[in-house]
This record gives sequence, C-alpha cells and structure tokens, in this order.
Amino acid sequence: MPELKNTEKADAGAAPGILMELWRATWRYRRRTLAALVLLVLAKVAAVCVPLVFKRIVDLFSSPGSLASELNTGTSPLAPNGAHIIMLPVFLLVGYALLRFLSTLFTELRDLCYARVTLVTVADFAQRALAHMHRMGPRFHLQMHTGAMIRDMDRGTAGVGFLLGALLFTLLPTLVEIVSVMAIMAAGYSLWFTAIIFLTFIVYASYTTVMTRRRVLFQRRVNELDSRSNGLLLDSLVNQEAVRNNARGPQEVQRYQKARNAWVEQSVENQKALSALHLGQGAIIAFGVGAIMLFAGLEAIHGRITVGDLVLLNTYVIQICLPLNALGFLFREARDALTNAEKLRQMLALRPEIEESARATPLTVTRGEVIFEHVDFSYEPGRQVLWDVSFRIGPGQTVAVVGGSGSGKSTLARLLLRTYDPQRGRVLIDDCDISMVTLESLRAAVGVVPQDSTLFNESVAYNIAYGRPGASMVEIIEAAKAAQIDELIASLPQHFDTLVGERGLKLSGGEKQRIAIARAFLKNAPIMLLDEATSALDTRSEKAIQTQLDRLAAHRTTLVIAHRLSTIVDADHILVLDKGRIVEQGGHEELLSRRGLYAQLWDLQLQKQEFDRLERKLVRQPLNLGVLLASVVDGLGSVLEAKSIQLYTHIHPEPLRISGDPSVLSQAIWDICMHAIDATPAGGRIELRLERAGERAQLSLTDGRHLSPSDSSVQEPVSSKFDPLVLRSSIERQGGKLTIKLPTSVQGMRFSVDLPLRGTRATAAGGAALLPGQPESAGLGGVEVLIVDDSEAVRAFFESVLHAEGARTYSFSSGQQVLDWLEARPLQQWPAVLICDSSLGKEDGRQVMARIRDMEEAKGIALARRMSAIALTNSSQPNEGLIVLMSGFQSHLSKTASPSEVIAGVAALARRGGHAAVQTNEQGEQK
Ligand SMILES: Nc1ncnc2c1ncn2[C@@H]1O[C@H](COP(=O)(O)OP(=O)(O)OP(=O)(O)O)[C@@H](O)[C@H]1O
Repeated sequence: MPELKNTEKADAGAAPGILMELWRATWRYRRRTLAALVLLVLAKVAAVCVPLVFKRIVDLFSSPGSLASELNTGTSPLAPNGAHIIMLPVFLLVGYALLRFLSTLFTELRDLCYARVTLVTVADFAQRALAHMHRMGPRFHLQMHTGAMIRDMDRGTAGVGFLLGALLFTLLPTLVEIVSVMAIMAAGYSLWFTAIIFLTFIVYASYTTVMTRRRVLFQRRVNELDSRSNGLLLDSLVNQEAVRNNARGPQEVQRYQKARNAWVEQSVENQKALSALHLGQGAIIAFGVGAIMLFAGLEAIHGRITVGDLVLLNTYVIQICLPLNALGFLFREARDALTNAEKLRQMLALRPEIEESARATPLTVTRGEVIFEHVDFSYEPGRQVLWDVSFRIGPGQTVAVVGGSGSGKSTLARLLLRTYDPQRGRVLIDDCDISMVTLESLRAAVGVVPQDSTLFNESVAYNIAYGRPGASMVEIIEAAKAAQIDELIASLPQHFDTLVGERGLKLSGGEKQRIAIARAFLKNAPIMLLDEATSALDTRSEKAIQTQLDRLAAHRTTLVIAHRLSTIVDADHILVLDKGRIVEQGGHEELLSRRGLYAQLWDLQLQKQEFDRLERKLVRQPLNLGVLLASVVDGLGSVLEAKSIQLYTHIHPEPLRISGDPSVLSQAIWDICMHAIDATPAGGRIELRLERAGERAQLSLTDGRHLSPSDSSVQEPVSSKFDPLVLRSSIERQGGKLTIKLPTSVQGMRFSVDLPLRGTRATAAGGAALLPGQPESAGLGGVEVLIVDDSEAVRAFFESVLHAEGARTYSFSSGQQVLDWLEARPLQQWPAVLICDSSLGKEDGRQVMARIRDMEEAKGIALARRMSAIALTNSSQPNEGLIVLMSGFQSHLSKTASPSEVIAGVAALARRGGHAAVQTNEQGEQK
C-alpha cells in the first residue's frame, strides 16, 4: 500500500511569527507609521508638560512672595499699572489649556494617520485567509467545522488589528509616559518617590503576568467552546432541510444548548479569574498611590517641597497609574489577541495538499486527449480506492464510467481536476502530466457539471456567469437557452435577476442542475466532466436535457460518470468499475453480450425503471380538476370576504380529468389564490378560469393588481411567502406547466397552470360534482369492487386503476377483515366483484373465497346475485384456471397485470353479473 505523500501540515518552523507579520505590515506603511510616531511623541510631550505648567501656576499663586501675595500687599515691582500682574498668569493659563488641547490634537491626528495601516492590514489578513482556505484541499475542509473556522478567522483578524494599534500606540506611549515621568521625578524630587513608583510598577507587572497567564488558559477554552457552538449553529442551519425532514429540531436545539451551557460555565470561570486580576491590580495601585501621597505630605509639612510640587506629584502619580491600568488591560488583551492571531497565522501556514510545481506551466489543450496511466489512489492509508486504473479518452470522445456505489467513479473525476494526486501513476492531458501544469489553467480547461450543484445566494445570471466571469448578458441568455432553462427564467418576476436562495434552495434539484449545465455551456471548456449530471432529474426532465448534454459533450472530450445506464448507451467507450478496478470495458452492445457486471447493472436498471413507473402510477390518482378547484375556492370564502374581493369564475361545464397527487395540486392552487388575494387591493377583483385547450386543462388566475402608467415595476405583496420557483417545480412534478404573465396597466398578473387531460372516454355533460378523490363516472361507473390483498402497493394499484374507470372500491388487507365486514353489511349492499389474493400471508385466499361462498349459501342468495370473484395470482400456470374455479373464483389475474387487463377483467365479470352501470337490471335478474 503506497504512503500518502500529500498531507496538509503546519509549516510552523518555516513561517514567520505573528510579530514578523506585524513588522511587515508596519514596514509596508513606514511613512505613515513614522508620521504617527512623531505625532505620538508630540502628544506625550504635551501631556507630560501639562502638570509642569500647572505646578508653576499653583506655585505662583500660593508661595510666599508670589504674585498673589505681593498683589495683596501692593508691593509688587511688576505692578506700576496693574497690567503686568494680569499678563503673566494668563500666559501660563493659556499655555496650560493649549498644551492640553495639543495633547488631544496630536493623539487624534496620530489615530487618523494610522487608521489606514490597521484597517488595510486587517482586510489583507482576512483576504489572505479566504484565499488560503480556497487553496486548501477537500481533506482540510472535511476536517474543519465551517462555523468554527469563520469564527477563528474573525477573531484572528481582529487580533491582528488590536496588536497593530495597541502595541504601537498604547504600549509604546505608555512606556514613554512612564519613563519620562519617572525621569522628571528622579531629577526634581527625592529618589524615594521614584523608588515607590518603580516598586509599584514591578509588583503590578509581576502580578498581572502571573494572573494573566493563568487566565489565558480559561480564555482559550472559552474561545474553543465558542467556536464549537458556532460551528454547531452553522451546521444545523446549513442542514435545516435535513433537520426538518427528520423532525430533529428539538434535538438540534438541545445539542446547541449543551455546547452553549459548557461555554457559559467556562466563561463564568474566566470572569472569576478576571475579577481576581482586577481586584489585585486595584489593590497594588491603591497601595502605591497611598504611599507616595503619604510621603509627599510629610515632605510638604517639612517644607522640602512646595504646594505646587505636591499637586505635581499627585498628578503624576495619577498619570502613571492610569497607564499602569491600561498596561494591565493591554497585557491581557494583547495575550488574547496574540493567541487568536497566532491561531490564524498557523492556519495560514498550513500547506495545501495540492501545490503547483515551481516549474508548472499553463496547460494548452490542443487535441483534448485524456489518459489515466496505471493510477493507484487512496484517500487515507490502508484503504486503497483505485487500483491500477488505465484508460484513454480520445480527442472529442465520450467515455462513460459506470459501477456500483463507492466503486471509485467520482474519484476519477477528482483526480482529473487534480483535487488529489494519485499515489502511483499519472493523469495526462495532451501528453502533459497534469501535476506539471498550473492549477488555474487545468481547471479552466475542464468544464464540470457536478453531482450536486450548489449555487450562490445571488441572481440566476450571476450563477450562470460563474462559469466565465465577465460574460455578457447575451452570452448568459444563450447558455440558459442551451440548457433549456430560459423559459423558467423568463417567467420569473425578476427574470435573470431573481435570487436563487441560499445554496439555490429556491430551485428544484433539476433546475439547479440546469443552471450548472448552463454554466458549463458558458465556460465552453474543451474537456467536459459530467458527474451523474442528470441524477437530480426525473425521467421526463432527464430526457429533455439529455439532448443538451449530448450537445455539450459533442466535439469535446468528455468523461461521464453515470448511474443511469440509459444515458450512456451512445458513449464511445464504457468503463465498468468494481471496487476501484476496471473489470470490463467496451461499447454498450458488446458489454451486454458479455453477460458480465455491465449486463447485470443493465438488467437491474430495467427492473428499477419498471418499478418507478408503477410507483408513479400509484401515487398519481385520477382527479376531476373542477372538483378540486371547487374545494379550494370553498376554503377561500372568508379571506375574500375579509378583503371584500370579488371572485369571478368561469369553469368548463364538463369534468376535466387529470392525473396527479391531489394534495400537491390543491396546495399549489391554494398558494396561487392566496398570493393573488394578497396582491389585490381591497375591493378588487380576481378572475379564475378553468378551460379545456385541446388535450390539456388550463387553469388561469388573474389577480387585481395593475401597473400605473408611470410605474413599470411589479409590486410584490409584502406579506407573501409565495415562491414561483417552488410552485413551478411542484406543478412540473405533476406533469404540468406554470406560466406567469406580468401585469399591465389594464390587467393584473396572470398565472396559468396547464395540465394534460387523462385519455378518458366521453362522459355525460354536466355530471354531478364529485368530491375530490371520489370515483368518477366512467366505464365501470357504479360498480363496487372488494379488494383483498396483504400488499398495500397492490391494493393501491388496483384502487387507482378502478377509480379511474369510475368504480368504487373497498380494500382489506386480510381475509378475516373482509368476512367480518360482509357479515355486518346488508346483502343488497354487497359489492358486485371481489378481487382476492390467492395467498394472503398466513391465510389462504382460496379458503376465504370458500367461506364467502358458504355465507352466500347460508343467506340463501340466488346464484345470479352472487359475488363475482377474481383471484390474484403470482404467476400464470397452465392449470391456474382450474384451481381458481375449483375454489369459487370466476377468473384470475396476475399481480403484474396491466391496467387494461384489470379493467377488462372486472368489466367482464360485472357485465356478466349484471352490475355494470350500462346494464343495470332493477330486479337483479341476469340479462
Ligand atoms: N474524502 C474522502 N475521504 C475518505 N474516503 C473517501 C472520500 N471520498 C470518497 N471516499 C471513499 O472512496 C470510495 C470511492 O468513492 P467515490 O465517491 O469515488 O465512489 P462513487 O463510485 O463515485 O460512488 P457513488 O456512485 O455512490 O457516488 C468510497 O468507498 C468512499 O467511501
């Protein structure tokens, strides 16, 4: 087993530390930084001078022989006219005020000058982080929680900003201030003052260091828990569809709550440590200030310092203590910021799994030949996924890869895109090893329609143009046409500007796939990779776009990874993968004739298609659209009344029968109606029409909004949750089509739903309205049929077929149930025909039949009035007819009988029994 050669690992040794990063940023903006430093020094000089000037003012006024006392005694030599007496203090006072202002002015100018350095560095870091994340391989992203990663990036970039600003402009100025104050004190006063301040500073710094180191552990844990709970939150929201579908909402909240509780507990511990730190720091400062003032007081009493000196010392002590406090805060924050920034730096230092070779050259595709040469690959050691895979896709050829789930098909696509490198062997494009070309040129040469297309929460146009940035609108429209999504887009209110929702959630899987196809058309790359490109489409849509995919593949070298073999029968070459090895290859017919794995997959697929067909048939019921509409309109009564909206209806007189899921269709009609009511002003009108247009039923609803001639924009109702994309998908899934016509100045917005009519026989006009789901009058109108089968699917199938023909059915899953039901029912209400499984699980259908015949006998029912019965059998054996006749049945049907066989069988018995609507005999006599 080959070793994994590419692993994403921290290159911590080679990468510069965070301080180096900061130095680089500072150096990049050295002029600004220098200017900011000059302003900083000026601001601090002004700040340190303020108390000095103040001391002079105080001394002038308070010292014996000062101006104030001389003025009081009238002995001042400077006061011949009194003007000089006023001039000197005013000059000092103005100077004092000016110095104060200059300190603020220089500080603000400094911040202004330096803001760009910090902001650009932070933005640059964030940008580098994003670019780096995109360079990292899937292995890295699979390991990471996206939410936690975003949080780390946020904290890291904020940390960088803090360190840049704080270190230079808080730590440095604080140190400047402390040193200059201590120098002034040492020069002018007793060294004791300096010693006390120095001691206070040392004790404070040591205490803060020890305590902060302890607290960093708490902070780190808080950060981890915070990132984890945010990761959970994001994961939960990103997968909200899965959460909803599995009804796991409460569990998700619980999981999040658990993570948040742990975060709360740890944050409380962190706060305790912080409070202890603050209290200790406060005590040390109080001790220092108290000691200095005590000492200064003693000095003043002994006349060794003036009142001005006392004031100056007091101011300096406060001035020095405040920065000390700031230093403490700074120390703590800087540690946090350093931790966060370092974490981000380490993330940036991780080497991507796939790196371009230093000698990589851009790939130029001339012919478009792709070769896999003896490729071995494993995602993780000890579990090889591909074994010696070799194949060639000739220029312009289409090669399809088929195989069971997990056989390694998508891995081939990943290797072609160089998402991973093989451990052995090579992948070549036009004889060029893809590990020797630039990644950008390689990925530009390969167009991809992925298995699961995710879209950006941007406009449709943006998502299509993603394939080729800078594409013109005309090119985008062309690509949309090629992918057959132009009609859908044209009917959207904002057309190409419609937002597709987060990850394209407003679109169905098929629509997203078509946008991905449009994107690939626009990219127009010489090599195409279709990774189960039609997997999200139903058979109808698949057929509709298969031609487009074929066009996409035409004249391009194409690798198709297919699940539906029907889509690749025309491929030039088919590779059959099994557990990472190519076990068969050749053309479709050739592979079928070999009767190997491909032939088995083909047979399985045919069976599945048949099963799907039957399943679809069972879900879709025959419906009378008029009746369905009537029930919706009935529910709208109060809403219409509340807004005084008048509804005008025009309903086709004959029943229009369609096939579909009644709940989906009535929800769709309800949504359109509610949207129309929302959009129509109070007192307005809405028109609802149900018409027949050839072989289609057309339901159209025109709402009451009009455009004023001066306003061409469509006003969407504010409260509306209506989503045309979702609606369109659900109608299309019912085989219908939705078109939306924008409002004009004379007519409101018009929604039309076209649905194909069922191929029914002519029925009497103006038939009585039926409730939805109630059988319609048709070829078996009025015939009542009992269905007994332990399989729900079989019961549903017969019900659906018989309802379509107007029969009424009663279904039971066991023989005992039907016997009890018949026993309790009056004879004249017994159904005409019985369809009963010949083997009902533990019961025997033939015995059930025999007991019913016994009951008829016991109740004295005439032969002509006895129930006709059909046995359901699993296979048609030659003597089956005889067996069922012997057990009381009149005929038999295979469980896999076609609908027409079922109808013919029931009709024949009903007619014979005189029960069909067409031949009802009042007296019950056989005609
Ligand atoms: N990122 C990964 N890390 C580890 N193992 C992986 C990874 N991706 C796929 N595998 C494994 O590699 C094997 C091949 O996966 P691959 O996706 O190529 O299969 P596939 O044939 O495309 O399957 P499917 O048809 O179900 O999509 C599987 O066993 C899968 O579990």
